[in-house]
Amino acid sequence: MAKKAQADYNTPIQHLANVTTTGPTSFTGTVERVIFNRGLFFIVAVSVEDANFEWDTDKITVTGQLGEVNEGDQYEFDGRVVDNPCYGLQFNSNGCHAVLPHTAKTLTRFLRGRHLPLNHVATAARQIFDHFGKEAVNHLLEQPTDLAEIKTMDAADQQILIKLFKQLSFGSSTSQIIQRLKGLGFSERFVNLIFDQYGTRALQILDDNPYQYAVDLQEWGLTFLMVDQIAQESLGIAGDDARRIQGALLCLADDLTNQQGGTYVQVSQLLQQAQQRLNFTKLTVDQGQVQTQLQILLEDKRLYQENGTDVYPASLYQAEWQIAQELHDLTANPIEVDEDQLTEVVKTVSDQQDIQYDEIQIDAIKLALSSRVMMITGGPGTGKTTILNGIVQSYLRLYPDKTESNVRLVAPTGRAAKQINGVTGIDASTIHRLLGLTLDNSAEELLQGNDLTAISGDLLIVDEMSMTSTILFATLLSAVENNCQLILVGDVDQLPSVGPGQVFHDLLAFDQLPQCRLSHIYRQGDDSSIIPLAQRINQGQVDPVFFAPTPANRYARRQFIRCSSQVVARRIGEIIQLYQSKYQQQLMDIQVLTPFHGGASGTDSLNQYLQELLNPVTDQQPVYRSSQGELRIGDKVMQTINDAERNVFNGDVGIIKTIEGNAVLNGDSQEKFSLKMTVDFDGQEIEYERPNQVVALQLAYCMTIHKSQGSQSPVVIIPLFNDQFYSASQHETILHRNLLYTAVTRTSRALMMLGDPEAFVQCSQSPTVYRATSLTKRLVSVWKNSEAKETASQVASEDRKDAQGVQLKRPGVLTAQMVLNEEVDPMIGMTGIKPQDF
Ligand SMILES: Nc1ncnc2c1ncn2[C@@H]1O[C@H](COP(=O)(O)OP(=O)(O)OP(=O)(O)O)[C@@H](O)[C@H]1O
Repeated sequence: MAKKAQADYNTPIQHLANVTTTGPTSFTGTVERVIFNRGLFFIVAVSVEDANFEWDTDKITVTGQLGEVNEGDQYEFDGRVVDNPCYGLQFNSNGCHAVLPHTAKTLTRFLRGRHLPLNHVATAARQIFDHFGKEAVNHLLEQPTDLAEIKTMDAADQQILIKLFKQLSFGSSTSQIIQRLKGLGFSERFVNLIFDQYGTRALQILDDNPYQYAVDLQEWGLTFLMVDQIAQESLGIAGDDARRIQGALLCLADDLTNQQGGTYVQVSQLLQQAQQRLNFTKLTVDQGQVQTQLQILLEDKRLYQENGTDVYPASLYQAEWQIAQELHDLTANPIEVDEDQLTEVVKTVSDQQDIQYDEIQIDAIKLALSSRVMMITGGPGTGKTTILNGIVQSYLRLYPDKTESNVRLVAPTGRAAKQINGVTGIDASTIHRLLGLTLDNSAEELLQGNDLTAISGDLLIVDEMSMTSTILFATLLSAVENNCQLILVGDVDQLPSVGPGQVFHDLLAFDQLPQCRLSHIYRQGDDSSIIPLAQRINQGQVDPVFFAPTPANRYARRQFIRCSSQVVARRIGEIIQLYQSKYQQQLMDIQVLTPFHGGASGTDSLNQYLQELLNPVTDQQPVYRSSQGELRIGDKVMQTINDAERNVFNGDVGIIKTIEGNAVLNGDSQEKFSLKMTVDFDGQEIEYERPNQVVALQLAYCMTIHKSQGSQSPVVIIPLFNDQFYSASQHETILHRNLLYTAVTRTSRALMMLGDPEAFVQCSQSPTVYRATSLTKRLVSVWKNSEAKETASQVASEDRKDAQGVQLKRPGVLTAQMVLNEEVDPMIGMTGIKPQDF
């Protein structure tokens, strides 16, 4: 290291030509200022005190995962000097540790530097070294409370110092953790993730069972295979170690339920795939060993097995029981409403809203207001929103002391919440926000639900219920108190939730829960041909005549264009341009929907083509380029991460309004980092100022049908081809009736379909494959158990009358916990009932 850095630490150091990066080295210095900190990552300005490389200014900027650093403290930094193309020479540190005072004098200086409200600094420092000797500081880092042994110390000073040593001890263990994890090969992101999850227990967990990392964190990307490589290569864990086999089984049970969408998997598949995963590089584990460990996991209730074949991850097993039990508890607290008053209220609302409800609608409103839990399902235009408005207005009339703030309207996604707020005018939020959760909460954290915001005494309406997963619904119910009324609204024929489960479908299959199915289509007018098409798709009654070539198609707002996948991008581009020029349709109002990301009609290639066609790059306009591709002013983009703070949610679609700053590549190949981008989301402008914010944006000329759930667009364009059915695995999981139904029902005005007519017919004729779940079975079981208990209670009370003086055991109330504890048989009352009966 020969050259000198010119600027001080506050301004970026100028780039110096021909300066090479040093090898690993270290230096000691005092942190003067924390310039930036996020999680464990810091950028700090340090005054250099003792460097073992040549450095002729007294300051240096240090970056890296440092863990805990405090301004004013002295540290030894390990790392290397790097020549950052933007900021010049810096020290890239892979860890640091505090330089601790070894004498009373240096401890005094150290304490003074922290500006603590100590009464007698020098005296306290001397007393510490007199009492504990040379290793005083090291000792107190391990046992901060031993300071209380010094009886002569000022009591107030003693408390302040105990607190300080606790903090310092945390800081030093943080840097040890970071260094060890990094040394093992965990990336910075995973080090952060591990530290967030376990804090200072991270190394203890690593030493006890490294596979726990994958079990807890695989949903954030830390997979079994990543941990396994480190565990085997660096921690010496044997291939047939029980922790390894159990880790593989637990991770796989989660993976498979997530992939397949069910709440359980087949034991044969679990065993076979676990063995494959464990013998990935060499044969080390046989089937018998895997079976033995599965048995242990079942005994420890980390997995559950039923029918000899179905294996459930504990979180999903418990969530299903919890849903059944909570719903049972809710319904056990009936609502008393005067029938005549109810009829009167509904009539008043009908007059007030100037709408003539039909009989089914009146019954639905009345049923909703007289039930603790009630469900409404129906296709597009069948009056769900109309009824929902009727319920809310009637509720407010029925209970004059309630206001709109007692009506909670929620949806599983931010986008769906916005949509329902738009049509009802009632404030709507996501379920997560209502419960005070973040999307970072894992399934276990959600189920533990310690810090949930309780919902009491309100009318709670969940819209787009088909998108609600098992875990999320169980979490919601655990926050709902028994004096609430719960109304679940949705279209059960749409795609189920992204996460495991098909809650709405399973609840509707249980006829003891009040429910209303709407089938009469009220929406009339230009789009009337689209809703009947959706209905026929749903019934599998679509034939090729529905997809006759354009001239023969008599529906103005529904067109089919036969084309090959080679020209589909061009055709779609022409259609969009036609809608824009002839019908003055905005880009935001035209949405292309496709089943997959890949392939000629997948989102990736269509987005690229449509960007080039509809928003070509010009010399004057700046663009933002990253490894994901290019973003330009005027591009239609989608936010892919929830950001509740800035009120922008996964699935929100907007248009890029401005791109400014040095990040812009304007024909200039030099890479720069500062950036400012503004995106207009339906009138709300959101700024993006960092590359890690922009990463959340994707082109959205085209999106997957799954992603479009919970939203509508005036013009929807759907390409579908025969060759998409060739890939058996994708077909099995995706190309079914409910996919096409969901796509078609996303339009509010016009529908354009392109491709092979047979592909549309085949998709419609492939019946929806329901997921492997047990919620309906749980509901039947909980209700039956409760009936059995009630009967037992009645018999017991009769007996009691007959046998005076005999003490009878009070019948208990069945809880999910009792089933989980195996205090009662979950199959009680289920004799002779088959899955088909649901
Ligand atoms: N009883 C009724 N009499 C007249 N019009 C009705 C009646 N019920 C509903 N409508 C009308 O039918 C149309 C569709 O109703 P609504 O929007 O409530 O259906 P929806 O099921 O919520 O549809 P989507 O799921 O597509 O949003 C609306 O214009 C509504 O005003």
